[in-house]
Amino acid sequence: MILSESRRRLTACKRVVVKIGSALLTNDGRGLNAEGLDAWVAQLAALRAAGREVVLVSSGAVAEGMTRLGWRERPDDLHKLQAAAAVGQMGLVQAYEARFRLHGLQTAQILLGHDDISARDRYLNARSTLLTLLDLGVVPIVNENDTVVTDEIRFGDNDTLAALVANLIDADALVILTDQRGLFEEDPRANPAAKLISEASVEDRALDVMVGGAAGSLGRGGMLTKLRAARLASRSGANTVIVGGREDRVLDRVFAAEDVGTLLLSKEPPITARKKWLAGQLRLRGSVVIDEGAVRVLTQQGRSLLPVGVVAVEGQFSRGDLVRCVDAHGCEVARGLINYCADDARRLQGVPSHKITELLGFAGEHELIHRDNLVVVA
Ligand SMILES: Nc1ncnc2c1ncn2[C@@H]1O[C@H](COP(=O)(O)OP(=O)(O)O)[C@@H](O)[C@H]1O
Ligand SMILES: N[C@@H](CCC(=O)OP(=O)(O)O)C(=O)O
Repeated sequence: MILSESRRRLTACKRVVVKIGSALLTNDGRGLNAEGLDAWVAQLAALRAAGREVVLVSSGAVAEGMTRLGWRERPDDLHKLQAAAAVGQMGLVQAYEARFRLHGLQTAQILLGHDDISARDRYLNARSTLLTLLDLGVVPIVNENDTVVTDEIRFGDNDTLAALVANLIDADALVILTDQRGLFEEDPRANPAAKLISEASVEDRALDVMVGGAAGSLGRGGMLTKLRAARLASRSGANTVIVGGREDRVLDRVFAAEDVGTLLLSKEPPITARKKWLAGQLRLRGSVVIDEGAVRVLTQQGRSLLPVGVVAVEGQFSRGDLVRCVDAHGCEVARGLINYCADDARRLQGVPSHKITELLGFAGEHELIHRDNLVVVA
């Protein structure tokens, strides 16, 4: 079999986000799709066993809640939807936990809202927790925190949430499992003869006219939000595959670079995209002046910045803000998201990490800027 060059990139993906939509998960509204869940969990476990880190973004709470409550029609009332989500989320996590356990894997529930991703300090916490879970070999299962979000700030569809999670953890790929085989030139519900698109650049404006069709009765977004999600994911360099979740061994085939679903390619390689994203995402709030040793470990060994390597702190900033790391001559060496506010950073400068708790009176991170949140300036 001849693999396309761009598909081949998928075989090398180390960290992936997989999103399963409501339409698929709930068997078109008839309760959770138990057979589907068996198959997806087995495939997700196989991805982990093959050394890939996996975060699952799963919809289905509202739909499962409606089934449990015996409701046939999706209510319009926000509080009823939130109540259904609260009931259904229980079923969802139970269903996943039981299945992952059969494969010897632990799961964790992560419910996120808009603020958790847009507020800098929460962003860092969400990121650190997700990365820690991945390090521990746990499979995080993410959904929107439906019970507390209000209409104005909700993501609404999990495509957007999955893309933001891909940005958050620097995923290499986002796989969106849905009820169609991928992105078609027209909505296949309206035109069953429509052609499946195998591969396109996320930037391709011709795609915009193809995604006009509405979502199914259970899903929220349709293809429009999936295309937008692919564009969001590409900001940090992730490629997106939109593919039919009912296809046989679909995840195995995606990562074996088989021609399944639609591959939407990020314009730039991950490193360049991530640098631009970090640089463009936020305003610089201050600087830390670092000594020669710190310059060396940051630039040559890809290590984190520890307080001991800092000789001065400039500006006023909060935890999670973007700051510049400069050498003794004022030349920028790196920039990154700092774990301490400016006052605390000043107190910590030159101090070995084991003294942090004693000095600040609380147990904070060992690093001033963790290497995962640091971009070395070439
Ligand atoms: N160009 C297109 N190609 C494929 N599906 C499309 C297209 N335009 C609209 N759709 C619709 O999008 C639906 C999938 O979106 P949605 O119902 O939100 O699913 P999910 O719950 O998986 O997010 C499909 O069932 C399909 O009818
Ligand atoms: N958070 C919601 C998901 C919203 C939704 O339906 O999303 P999607 O299936 O991606 O269109 C739930 O769990 O019901």
